[in-house]
Amino acid sequence: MATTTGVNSDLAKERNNSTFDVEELSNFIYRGPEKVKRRRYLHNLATKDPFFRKFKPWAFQTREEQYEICLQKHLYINKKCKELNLTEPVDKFFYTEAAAPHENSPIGLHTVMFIPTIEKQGTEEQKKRWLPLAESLKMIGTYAQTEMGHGTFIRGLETTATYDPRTREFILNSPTITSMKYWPGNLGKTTNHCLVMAQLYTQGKNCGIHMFMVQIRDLETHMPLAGIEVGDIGPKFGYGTNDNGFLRLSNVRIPRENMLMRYSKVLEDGTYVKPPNAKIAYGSMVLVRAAIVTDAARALAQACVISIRYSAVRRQTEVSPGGEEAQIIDYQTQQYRLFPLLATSYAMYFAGRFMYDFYLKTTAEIEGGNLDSMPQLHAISAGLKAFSSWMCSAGVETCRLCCGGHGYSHASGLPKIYIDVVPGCTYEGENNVMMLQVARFLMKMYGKLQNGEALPTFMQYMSTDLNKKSCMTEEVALNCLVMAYEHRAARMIRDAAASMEKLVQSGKSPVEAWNGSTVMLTWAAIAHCHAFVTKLFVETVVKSRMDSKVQSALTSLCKLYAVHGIVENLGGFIQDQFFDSKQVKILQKKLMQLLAEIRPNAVAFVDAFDYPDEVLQSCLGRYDGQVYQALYDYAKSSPMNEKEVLDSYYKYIKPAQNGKYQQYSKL
Ligand SMILES: CCCCCCCCCCCCCCCCCCCCCCCCCC(=O)SCCNC(=O)CCNC(=O)[C@H](O)C(C)(C)COP(=O)(O)OP(=O)(O)OC[C@H]1O[C@@H](n2cnc3c(N)ncnc32)[C@H](O)[C@@H]1OP(=O)(O)O
Ligand SMILES: Cc1cc2nc3c(=O)[nH]c(=O)nc-3n(C[C@H](O)[C@H](O)[C@H](O)COP(=O)(O)OP(=O)(O)OC[C@H]3O[C@@H](n4cnc5c(N)ncnc54)[C@H](O)[C@@H]3O)c2cc1C
Repeated sequence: MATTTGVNSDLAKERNNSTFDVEELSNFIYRGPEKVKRRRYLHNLATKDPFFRKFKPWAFQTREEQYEICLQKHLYINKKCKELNLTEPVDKFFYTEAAAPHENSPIGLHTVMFIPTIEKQGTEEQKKRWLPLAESLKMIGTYAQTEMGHGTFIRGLETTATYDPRTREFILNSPTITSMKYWPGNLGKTTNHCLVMAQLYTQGKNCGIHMFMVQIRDLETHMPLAGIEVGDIGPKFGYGTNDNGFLRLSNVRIPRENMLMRYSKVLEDGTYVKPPNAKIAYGSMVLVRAAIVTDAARALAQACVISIRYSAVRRQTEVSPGGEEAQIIDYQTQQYRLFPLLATSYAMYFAGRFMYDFYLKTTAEIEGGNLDSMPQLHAISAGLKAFSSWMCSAGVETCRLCCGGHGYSHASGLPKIYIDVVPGCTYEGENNVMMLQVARFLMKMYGKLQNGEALPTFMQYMSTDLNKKSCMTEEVALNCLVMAYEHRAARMIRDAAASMEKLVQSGKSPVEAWNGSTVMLTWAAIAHCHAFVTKLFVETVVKSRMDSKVQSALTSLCKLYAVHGIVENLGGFIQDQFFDSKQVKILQKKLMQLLAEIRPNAVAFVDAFDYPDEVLQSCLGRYDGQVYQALYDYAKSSPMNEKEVLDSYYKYIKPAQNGKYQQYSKL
């Protein structure tokens, strides 16, 4: 029988049985005890602040309330960050994730894209002019790139910015219905400015897409300015807190100084000055792609906390007649669905950590004028963004399904996490399109390999001998696992290149050959990302300094990640007999062993993520495991239960019971 106070006894037992100290693992995940302390301090500041607790729960809010409440929270977060002098992005991230968990900010684009774009693409003069206004929220902006007709193919955007040398102004227009800006976050009702991506025309020539600062609303009345039609695009799959918007521009004039001119320029007479690399204008997308990796990892980690704690508490079905019902975490099928996701959440956290460091290092180089690493940064950020958002979104949904019926309720907290993470597969570059960008990079690397040119370190695996067979033995060594992933990726890259070559030889143009090979190219890109993430996980557990018990447990988890990935994608690993059937059996057996090995540590692994209940907002994922009382309280708090008998009973049910349906005939 489940108790209703204190920590649920099953969960308490789980915590006693783990083989390592949870605090040591938290220290490792968050890069040291000081950082864990800091993170807890920031979480506490938010969770203990009565301001955030005064609102009704998100799932009980109407769309308009979701927007309004979330806006209040984020303006308060903004104020508190200033008061508390939280200037580091990591500090703001932790404070915000606890203050408004998975509630997408109505001023989020202002912080995540508008300000960074000014910082990175603006001249010193523009930064001086706009940044103080943006910091004080006098100017609230967004990143308005996507149009109704084009999100992916940004060179095909239709919005025009035509330079008029007589007045030294740009004239902005949305010439067609499809050219209307559509989707930008916060655009509909919140922002008074936006950075508009538009085709630049000067001296009668099209110079490609560039960014322009456009004021769209009056700073006092907030009414749209002349030539501006703007509004909210309506309800979506999620993101109810966010006023994604539409925008139509009709002969809107802005001064020449409103084009972001750090790299490209239009001189007073209309002369166009090219940037050192045209793709430098895509920098803000790269920043957000890099951030999405950690964001996706966090979503899956939280879903794992909820579903694994719940699986330890939930009992269902007598295993032997008349015996005790088993904890559902003891069913091998439950373990098979959840533990690889637990491993994936760690893999993605480490990938997110890597991505963040790599982004900072490479952008510092770019700022210093060295653009050599831009293609690598683009390929890695596009690949990890797509791979992580795919894996984590699908993983969150599996976690939800693993919670049975209660997973379908908002009480579980899981639907909210899902609808927050899944647009990451679409925004900032649709995932298939991002994988094709990775593939384009891989084909270039393959060309270099063929020409005997040097490859960057992370691509050197491509020169592996594809006739070699796996070194896998009963021990299932980590290095053999990494080699398997690299072998598969190298072969798929070669196969995709061969497919294109064959099509060209048959008389197709390079473009047709590319289009005829995009499925194989995508397979290659995914295999490459899988190998990259696996290797990173392995290197993290093998090379980092950490407590030995933590290292041993994390090594099992890492092995599970790698073995599970092979077993689930077996075709790609045995296509060229890299593994023989004996080795396949070894891997399958190892997978089952690893599930059993991880079982005693499952709860400890999720506890180590150290998410307070206030952040999880889940009746099922509570630290104390008192899920049933929480579900009951949740149900009772539903606004549907405020009245014992609803008005609809008198209006509709009662008349229907009496055979009266007049109210319908009125329509
Ligand atoms: C443990 C950890 C602790 C934790 C700690 C925590 C720390 C935390 C830290 C703090 C973090 C904060 C967290 C906050 C969370 C936030 C997350 C969520 C935010 C939500 C906001 C949501 C906002 C959503 C906003 C939006 O959605 S905004 C709109 C986004 N829209 C798109 O993304 C369009 C996609 N489309 C394209 O990007 C292009 O269209 C296209 C396909 C590339 C073709 O581009 P095209 O110009 O046609 O080029 P190609 O011809 O294909 O290629 C020509 C040549 O250019 C090359 N090249 C293309 N690109 C690039 C590029 N970049 N760079 C370099 N090169 C490039 C290509 O490689 C090729 O090279 P080559 O092969 O010739 O050498
Ligand atoms: C919640 C949310 C927030 C957003 N916020 C912003 C924002 O703040 N600012 C902004 O500017 N935009 C924003 N967007 C828009 C977003 O960036 C685009 O939706 C995204 O880039 C995808 O473009 P699309 O919608 O045109 O999809 P499409 O390109 O039309 O994709 C449809 C399908 O076509 C396929 N496809 C398209 N091109 C190719 C190709 N070349 N090769 C193979 N397949 C292809 C795709 O894979 C996909 O399956 C947001 C979107 C969402 C959902």
